[in-house]
Amino acid sequence: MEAEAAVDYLVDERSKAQFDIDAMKIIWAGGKHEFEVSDRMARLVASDPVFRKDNRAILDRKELFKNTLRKAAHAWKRIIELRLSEQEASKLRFFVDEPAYTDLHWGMFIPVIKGQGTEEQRKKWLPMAYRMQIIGCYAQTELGHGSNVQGLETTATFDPELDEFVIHSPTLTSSKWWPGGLGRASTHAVVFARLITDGKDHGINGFIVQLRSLDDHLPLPGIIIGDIGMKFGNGAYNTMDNGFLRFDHVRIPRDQMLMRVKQVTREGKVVQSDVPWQLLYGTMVYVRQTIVADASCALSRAVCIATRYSAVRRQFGSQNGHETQVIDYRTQQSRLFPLLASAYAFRFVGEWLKWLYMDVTQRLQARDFSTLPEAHACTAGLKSLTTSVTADAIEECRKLCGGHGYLCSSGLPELFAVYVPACTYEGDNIVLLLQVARFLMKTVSQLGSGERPVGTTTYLLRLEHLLQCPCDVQGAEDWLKPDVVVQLFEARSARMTVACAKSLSKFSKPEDGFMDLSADLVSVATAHCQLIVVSKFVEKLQQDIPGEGVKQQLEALCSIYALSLLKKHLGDFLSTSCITSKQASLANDVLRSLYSQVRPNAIALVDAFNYTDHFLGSVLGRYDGNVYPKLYEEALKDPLNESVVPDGYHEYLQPVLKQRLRTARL
Ligand SMILES: CC/C=C\C/C=C\C/C=C\C/C=C\C/C=C\C/C=C\CCCCC(=O)SCCNC(=O)CCNC(=O)[C@H](O)C(C)(C)COP(=O)(O)OP(=O)(O)OC[C@H]1O[C@@H](n2cnc3c(N)ncnc32)[C@H](O)[C@@H]1OP(=O)(O)O
Ligand SMILES: Cc1cc2nc3c(=O)[nH]c(=O)nc-3n(C[C@H](O)[C@H](O)[C@H](O)COP(=O)(O)OP(=O)(O)OC[C@H]3O[C@@H](n4cnc5c(N)ncnc54)[C@H](O)[C@@H]3O)c2cc1C
Repeated sequence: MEAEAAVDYLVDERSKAQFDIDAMKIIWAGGKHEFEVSDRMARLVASDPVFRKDNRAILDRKELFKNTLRKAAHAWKRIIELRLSEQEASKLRFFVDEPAYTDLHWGMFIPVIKGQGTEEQRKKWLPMAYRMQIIGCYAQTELGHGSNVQGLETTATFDPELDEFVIHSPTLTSSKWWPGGLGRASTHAVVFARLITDGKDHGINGFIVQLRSLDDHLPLPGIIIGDIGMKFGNGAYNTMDNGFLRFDHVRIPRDQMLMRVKQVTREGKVVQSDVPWQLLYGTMVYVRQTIVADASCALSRAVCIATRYSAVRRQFGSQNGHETQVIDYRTQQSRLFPLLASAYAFRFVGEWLKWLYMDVTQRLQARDFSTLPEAHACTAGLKSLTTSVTADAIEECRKLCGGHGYLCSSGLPELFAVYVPACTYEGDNIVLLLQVARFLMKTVSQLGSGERPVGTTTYLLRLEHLLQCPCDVQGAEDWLKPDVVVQLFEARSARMTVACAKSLSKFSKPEDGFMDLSADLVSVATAHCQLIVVSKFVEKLQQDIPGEGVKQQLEALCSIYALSLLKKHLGDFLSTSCITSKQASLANDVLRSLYSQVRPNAIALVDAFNYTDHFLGSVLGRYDGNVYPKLYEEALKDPLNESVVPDGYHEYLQPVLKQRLRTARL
């Protein structure tokens, strides 16, 4: 009875939607074609029993890893059989939804050769990698050095006699440590090492190194390699073989040094090409950009689960003879709807960042390097902002689901465990925000010298105005005006930037100032990145948005995103005198009415993500809302329920119970 009521309940919820959900699905997917590919690949994966994933939390590490190898091999077989395009194949891997060595092979090994190899090197290595005749990983981080790339210790010493490099790990701390896919699967790696020629250290560069035999997968001579061990959570990221790697004077031919940025001649002379040396960090820029796009996927997934469950779950009160749906509590809405809004906001900023990355790549090909610093700041800052928010949001969604959110069958614990390292990998989030702050300080300091800020920092050209402009809000409805909100976020960021720049200027050595003020610099960088997200959402709404009611829903979400940030960071806005407390109070009133506006559309807004139940992997987030019978079914599947009397009863429970009986009799 109860189960059916839940099913009917979501149908009823869906009937309340005030917008064209099919049109919203296309907006979310990024276009008709993208929607069609994504939908087809999601269904393909969901209908294939090899891709089942409901047993991950109970498999031991070896079974788990073997199962991942099996899925990756099956995915590759399907990609070949169905002649899938690159876009389709990447979507298929995404919906398989299991971290695997293939993420690093396609996500970093191939991009690093593409970005840092010469034409000749690309021709030699990429076809083998595309056909998966070799499997590669990205071996940069060491046991003692992660964030500080310039501090890496592994050496690549040129031997002019044999025209080879000798790759060596001189200390324990120089052991490569963390690279995904390295531990068990990879045959090759791009290894980052110090380039040494003629006794001179020329800094860091990438080298292609074969690690394992292509015949029997055994490590090649001089290579010590293994997995670094279990990571946070059951299942979760333990499907990935993050590895360690030590080199004992391993020799590779000279032409396996990636030579787009620097070259070493036959004589051992180092030649710097005319591209900026920072291109050595280019693969990180590429991956940070994909991580931003991925944040909206992880966030929307958690929000979809929490929203559907909040509509099914009832506690206290009375609503047509039932208890109240928890989604109708204002507190639930004020925690959930800003996360729903953030999912859409991150989707759009991710789309924009993809464009920015393509733009900078094209410019680099045409030898225009002018936008590289901004691309670095945007990818670093947005990677940091979106992953931190998403990791916190997944945990908040777990709490929004009450006790059942803590069950593995809710899907949330695994999603959290898989997602949280995103705050660390590809650059620790604080280290990356400090890069943004450094970029902002440099931009402000150059304003007087005629250097024009570009792209996302163009607002700093209006610095004088932004430093003193009052906020244009007179009545509550003014908070719904996009230009008012964008200018407010610009003013906050500009004022915080200038205040920090002034404090910095008091230090005789800038490095000392950066150390002392680093916590404030992180806040400045955060304010700037939030401005980017808000303004990209607003820009998206200026485009043609087809579909009945779609634009209105997105406008409401955009306002929720901005105003909930304002509420969260009220201290910033008040202390910089960007708004008055009266205006803050009006913003709060507007937020409440926006929540009421979103409430009837909430289920449809998460349906627009178009996630299959297979991908969601959550009993609480099921499309049909049939939560309780399925929770019960999942509980019965637990290995502990395989026998009525538990294993160990005779050895450990019965003696204790008998002991108690004897004591009771005394
Ligand atoms: C249930 C299962 C569910 C599902 C999940 C399934 C799958 C997940 C799938 C998908 C994700 C999607 C795709 C991604 C693919 C794979 C991802 C998967 C796994 C993650 C892998 C993670 C891999 C790694 O972590 S690799 C290692 C990364 N390491 C780092 O990021 C190191 C960070 N450190 C640095 O970047 C640098 O050291 C530094 C920037 C902090 C400092 O550098 P440095 O000391 O050289 O210099 P500075 O003085 O600060 O800077 C000098 C100038 O250079 C400028 N600069 C710096 N960096 C760059 C850059 N990148 N580009 C351009 N310019 C740069 C800087 O601004 C300075 O300029 P200035 O003008 O002189 O001021
Ligand atoms: C799941 C996972 C997968 C990974 N995959 C790969 C891979 O495929 N290939 C690869 O090469 N690497 C990989 N890594 C390594 C990853 O890139 C590094 O862990 C990351 O860059 C952070 O470096 P770290 O571990 O040295 O952290 P640390 O720099 O040691 O950070 C420790 C603390 O110090 C703080 N800190 C550090 N420097 C500063 C500073 N200048 N100012 C203020 N605070 C600072 C940080 O904020 C943090 O709180 C992976 C890591 C994880 C967790």
